[in-house]
Amino acid sequence: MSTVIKGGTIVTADLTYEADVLIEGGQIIEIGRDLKGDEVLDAAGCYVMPGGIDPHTHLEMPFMGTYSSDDFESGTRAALAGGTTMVVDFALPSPGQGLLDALQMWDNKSTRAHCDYSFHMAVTWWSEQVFNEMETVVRERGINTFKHFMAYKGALMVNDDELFASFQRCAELGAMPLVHAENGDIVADLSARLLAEGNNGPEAHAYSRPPAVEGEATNRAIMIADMAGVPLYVVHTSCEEAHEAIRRARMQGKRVYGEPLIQHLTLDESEYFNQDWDHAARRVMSPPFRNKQHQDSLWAGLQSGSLSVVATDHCAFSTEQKRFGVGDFTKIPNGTGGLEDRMPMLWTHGVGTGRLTPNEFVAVTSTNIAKILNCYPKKGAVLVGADADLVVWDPDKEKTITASSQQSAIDYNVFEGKQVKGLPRFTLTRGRVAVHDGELRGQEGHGEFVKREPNTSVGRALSTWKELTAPRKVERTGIPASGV
Ligand SMILES: NC(=O)NCCC(=O)O
Ligand SMILES: [Zn+2]
Ligand SMILES: [Zn+2]
Repeated sequence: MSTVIKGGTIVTADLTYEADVLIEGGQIIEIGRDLKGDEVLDAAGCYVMPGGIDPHTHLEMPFMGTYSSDDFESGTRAALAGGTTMVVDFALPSPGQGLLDALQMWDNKSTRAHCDYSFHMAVTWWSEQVFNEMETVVRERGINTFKHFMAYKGALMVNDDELFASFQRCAELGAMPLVHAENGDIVADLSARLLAEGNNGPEAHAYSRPPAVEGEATNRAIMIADMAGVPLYVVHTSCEEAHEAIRRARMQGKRVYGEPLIQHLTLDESEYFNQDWDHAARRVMSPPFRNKQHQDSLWAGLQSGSLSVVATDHCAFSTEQKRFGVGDFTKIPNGTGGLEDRMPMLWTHGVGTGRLTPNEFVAVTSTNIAKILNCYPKKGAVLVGADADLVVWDPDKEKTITASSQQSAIDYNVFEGKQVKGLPRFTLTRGRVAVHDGELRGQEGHGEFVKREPNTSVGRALSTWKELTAPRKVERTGIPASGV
């Protein structure tokens, strides 16, 4: 059966034009005028764009003594409702656990996904086993990205020697490291000090993670990646200090990508000063929300190209889970939701305000990350042969975000009460209509794993340059006799 999207305006990262899109077998088979198909989707007045790709989610993630509440079923349902058609989650070995073992666990969880997905592999400890299994992860499992936590001391954090070893291994395998860049030693020290002073509320979470700890770690990771000869992807860039390090590196020719979150772009630190403990704790995440100056810096980064991708870091904990941290902010599970809201919030606050063009919107929600992760143009494109992961975007459709109508399993929404203008009329996942005029028609288990090949052109270019500029022994004649 074929489906035709009729009468819309196609918006890609670099083109805007009027055409119909014909879909069959899960792929785009033709783009042109007056196309016919068995099923017709009316896109009049709408933009037809690549579905969103959220490269940073934690679905059913074991973390801080509990599990994040959205699993691959509710998480990907929420994604589709908001126009996102692919998520990339993190397979997270507990320290001492093998990578392949952890991957098996994530394979099992993801069978319920409504949309396509891929994984990043986390390196949470270092050993010969990890070194060896990285090769299998890349060559056999189709995962070309490895995540490193520079924070969460005593749990997920890895030290500089481990970072350098893992980054070098990534270089050998044609993979790319990702970092959560916060100085975990300093966060641990500041947290202990705040608690000792009786500063135990959710606002102290923000005090324990000032922009300097993020800026320092971002810069350190960039330098380590440069020495290892790998590109680097910095997740949840939240502040000017980290953005500055990324901007400087990019201007020096380093291949570094920064990923602000929709939460950091649109919510600020005043949330932590709310009188209501639950309100503040629900917004505890790392890095914390920042002030308006930092937000302006992130928007400018998206506009100028120094920041590449907008993600969510969707890691949803219920109010009950957040209350583990009453009396001790370090026990509040870190994380917020956002999967359903990323696209409408970014459209409203980006395109709706003139900060982003529609093409830039497509670039930072879909196409850029598809290229960075090496799954373009299968994903992130409106091209013949690409997967029909598409969103038919109605720029006039409005709603007020509220937890009572969301797909996420949790009992609140950090964007509660925000008015958005710009929502999906249809969302298609490999040709299947999962959102039809606001009605959800997803299918549990429809989602497939997306393999991503190593050796991106950027990775190859960097290793060529590294080899060309490697230190070389100076061959000398007439070396004097040793003075000893
Ligand atoms: N970001 C956050 O607070 N929670 C999820 C885990 C992480 O990405 O650090
Ligand atoms: Zn993180
Ligand atoms: Zn995360």
